[in-house]
Amino acid sequence: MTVRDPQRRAPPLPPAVFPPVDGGANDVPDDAHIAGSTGAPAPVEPPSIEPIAPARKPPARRFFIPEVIQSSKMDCGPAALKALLGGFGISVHYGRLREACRTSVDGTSIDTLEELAGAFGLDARQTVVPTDHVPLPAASALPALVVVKRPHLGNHFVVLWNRVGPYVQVMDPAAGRIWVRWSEFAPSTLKYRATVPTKDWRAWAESPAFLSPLDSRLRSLGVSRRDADALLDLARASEGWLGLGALDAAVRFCASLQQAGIVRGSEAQTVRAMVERVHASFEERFDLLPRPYWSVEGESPEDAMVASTGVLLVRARLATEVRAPGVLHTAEEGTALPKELQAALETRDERPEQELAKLLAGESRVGLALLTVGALVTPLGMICQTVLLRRLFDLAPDLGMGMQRVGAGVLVVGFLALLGALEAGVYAGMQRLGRVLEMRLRLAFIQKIPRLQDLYLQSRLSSDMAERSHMMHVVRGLPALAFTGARALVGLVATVVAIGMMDSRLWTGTIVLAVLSVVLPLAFRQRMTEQDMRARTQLGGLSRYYLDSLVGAVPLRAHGAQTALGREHEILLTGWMRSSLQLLRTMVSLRFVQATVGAALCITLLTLHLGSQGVTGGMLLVAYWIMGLPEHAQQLAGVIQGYPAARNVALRCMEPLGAPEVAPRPASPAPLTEVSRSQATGISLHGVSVEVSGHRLLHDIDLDIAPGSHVAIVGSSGAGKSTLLGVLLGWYPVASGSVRLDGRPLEPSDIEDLRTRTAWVDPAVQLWNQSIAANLTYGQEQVGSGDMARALESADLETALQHMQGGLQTRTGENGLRLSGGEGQRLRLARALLRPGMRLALLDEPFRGLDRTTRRKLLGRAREHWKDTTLLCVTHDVSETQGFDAVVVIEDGRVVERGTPEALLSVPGSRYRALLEGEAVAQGLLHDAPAWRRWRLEGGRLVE
Ligand SMILES: Nc1ncnc2c1ncn2[C@@H]1O[C@H](COP(=O)(O)OP(=O)(O)OP(=O)(O)O)[C@@H](O)[C@H]1O
Repeated sequence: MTVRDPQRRAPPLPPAVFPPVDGGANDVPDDAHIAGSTGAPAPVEPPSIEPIAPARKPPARRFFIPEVIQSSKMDCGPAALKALLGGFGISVHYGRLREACRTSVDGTSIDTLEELAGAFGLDARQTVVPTDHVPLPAASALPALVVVKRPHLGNHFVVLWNRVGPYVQVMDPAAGRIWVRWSEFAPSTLKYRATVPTKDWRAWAESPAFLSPLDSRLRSLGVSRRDADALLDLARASEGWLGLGALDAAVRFCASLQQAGIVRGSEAQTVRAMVERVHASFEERFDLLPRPYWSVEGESPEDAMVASTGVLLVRARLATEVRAPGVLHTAEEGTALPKELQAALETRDERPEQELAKLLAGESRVGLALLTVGALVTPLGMICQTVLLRRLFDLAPDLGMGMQRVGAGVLVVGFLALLGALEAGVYAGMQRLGRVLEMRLRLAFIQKIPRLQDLYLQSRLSSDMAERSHMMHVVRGLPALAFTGARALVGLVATVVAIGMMDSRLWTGTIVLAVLSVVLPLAFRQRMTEQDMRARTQLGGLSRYYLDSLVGAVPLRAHGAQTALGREHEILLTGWMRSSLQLLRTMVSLRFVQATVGAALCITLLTLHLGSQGVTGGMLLVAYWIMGLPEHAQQLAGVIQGYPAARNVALRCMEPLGAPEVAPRPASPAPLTEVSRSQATGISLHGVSVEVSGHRLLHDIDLDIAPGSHVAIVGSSGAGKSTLLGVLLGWYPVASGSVRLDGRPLEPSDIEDLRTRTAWVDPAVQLWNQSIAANLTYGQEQVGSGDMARALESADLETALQHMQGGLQTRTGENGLRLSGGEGQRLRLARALLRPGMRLALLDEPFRGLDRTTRRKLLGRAREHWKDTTLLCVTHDVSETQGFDAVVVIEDGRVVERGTPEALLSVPGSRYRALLEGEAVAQGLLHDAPAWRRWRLEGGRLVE
């Protein structure tokens, strides 16, 4: 049965699938939500275009679903979708997908995920399936995206991939790929209750999607083929929902009695008796078959609507018909994907090996070639060394006493010294190469960060980015790892050849040992890569936790939230510990298997070799080489084990390098020092809507602001005032409509330039843990002392500075922690006032934390300073707005009123007037009522 948003245009449905239903979800999922049933706004409505892309060759479905781990709970939707697509061999770039889920795409909505799966090449259908039908092959419900409930994550998407015996393979973005018993997994699934027309339910219940699993359940009860057919025919003969519904409930009830050992054997008679009794006395149906056993319910047998309960899932198959990828197929036939999703489809996954090779492109080829030859020659040298020593022992009796013996000694020592020098050279070369690689990667990373688009940074945790940078040192070891691997391989091959040449009967045994040394670790490699990535991502989650806890340490203590914090820590730590333990177990298992197999083969080879000859020098040499084989094998295994970790780190560090960049800033004229009114920015918004994570924050905003005018923006909390300023700062790409500045459309390439001529004052502006002077002049090359003094005076900071021992050199602490809230705000204002030539000033609650008199004074000074600049001021102090050229009132993301303050005030019942009157009432109650005693803190003393 398909459950979808009734407000959205539904696709033509196949006959055995439910049409749109009245959702009636009993739970509102948290990080997963059912858009239709929670009343969320309709998602994605991209412009319609012709499908263009050619159909792709259908890839093969994998037995193991790839892991996609995500520590941020908002990303479980995209992570589950990426894994599902990966399981079908469809490649979608995960980074771009996450970024897309910060725009008009709601990655937490099951409707959107269904639609995206369709657009990326799957035949995906949202259905509600009775819980016990889900794992049955007859129901064909798997693979599917499933909503589950998790104690610390709320509702959460996972992929239910396949079933083997009693186990199902689940890809949980919070925990990775797990095998779990269905009986343990089933209780965690979200039970969804949908109200549907009885005729549609009946049509579905008569289809194989319902009848086949029901038949298979009947057979599992031990009911014979003939009896099962008779029961099904009887149920179908009954009109409406009751016949099939009662049979379904009776079978479920009998199965649970059988499981509990209460009844045994074929239950055909019991089931028939139960169904007949339900028909005979409908009112007592729940006494006969308790309610939890029913997957469908109606008020009467003839009820036109029924409530159907089951697991909510999106069932996925490879699309059978020829489809154009990148086109929405489910809801809006043939409409193009939003460009962010198109990017996810078109961007290829990162290949760290290639990228690392590119980083080394500047290195001398001769040097690299020499290093490679040196690394490969040294293991051969070791073989030659043993042969040489061995020959020396043979020749020793024949050598004369004098010069011959000295000459032989010099030859051997010279050879050993050459070999040692070669080893040292190769080692030093590898170390240097590692350092060069790390340094270039760090440089590329650091240079890339400022060029990353806002969307990228908004969709990543800062702690995650910090962890990537922190772990970059691992990349330094990659060249050494590669050379160690190559040397171990050459050493292994050379030893096998040497042994084979000495004793031809050992060829097979040594080759088997060598092949196993390579194949065994390779067989474990995929598993170790995934387990390492899982542990690493969970470590990233832990870093985020530590960072957040440190930043919020004071309020956490103040609110006594240590226990809750400890619990979260425990959950994260347990997850990480489990993943790390799994990885360790895999590594130890591999070592164990390899050591056991290696030892067994070595003993066999030695026995074979020693048994055939007496003790000779050559025999000892072969024995020495045989015993050295496991050593080479262990080295190789170590490299294959260490590689996933190093590759994962490299992959995470390289991921931002390929991300889209901000558009390059076109050459702009030299910044102005003074702005005249005609040079100020004129703003024109027409039909502007903004969507974040699929939720519409601004709706059809129409606004014209003349250059140099001062506009106040008011409205209740959460109305969308800051979002409107965010559009002008370029943070929110508009979903529809147009933004024009000075008559020209605002293009992504204009945003950097716009920001250089915009003064922004907001409590969110970061204060650096540096001196006040450094904070004031941040981002400016030269600031005159006169300008500095004027800015300090305008922002009323002079008196505050007099009380600070260090004066302008006083450090502000982390984000201004050592300043009072009001001082911090004044510092932010002074910083903005110091920037010359600003054509636009955006003030968002600029004086939060200051008293009313100071607020008025500072606002007056700011307006005087930017008198010819276009100024937009978001404020909750409505009375302050009366002197502005215009006022805009925003409610629920819409402009509900705009005009001069006088004009708005003159309209009885206007929103603006109501806000002003409400403020006056609150003011009277709080400040002017005689009942209050008035205390003031002056210089740290309380005075009345
Ligand atoms: N990055 C975001 N992702 C999702 N929703 C957001 C995001 N930023 C803001 N919102 C939501 O958009 C709505 C408008 O927020 P906005 O900050 O613009 O309100 P505001 O009018 O400035 O409120 P206040 O006066 O409290 O500052 C809020 O409901 C908020 O939860």
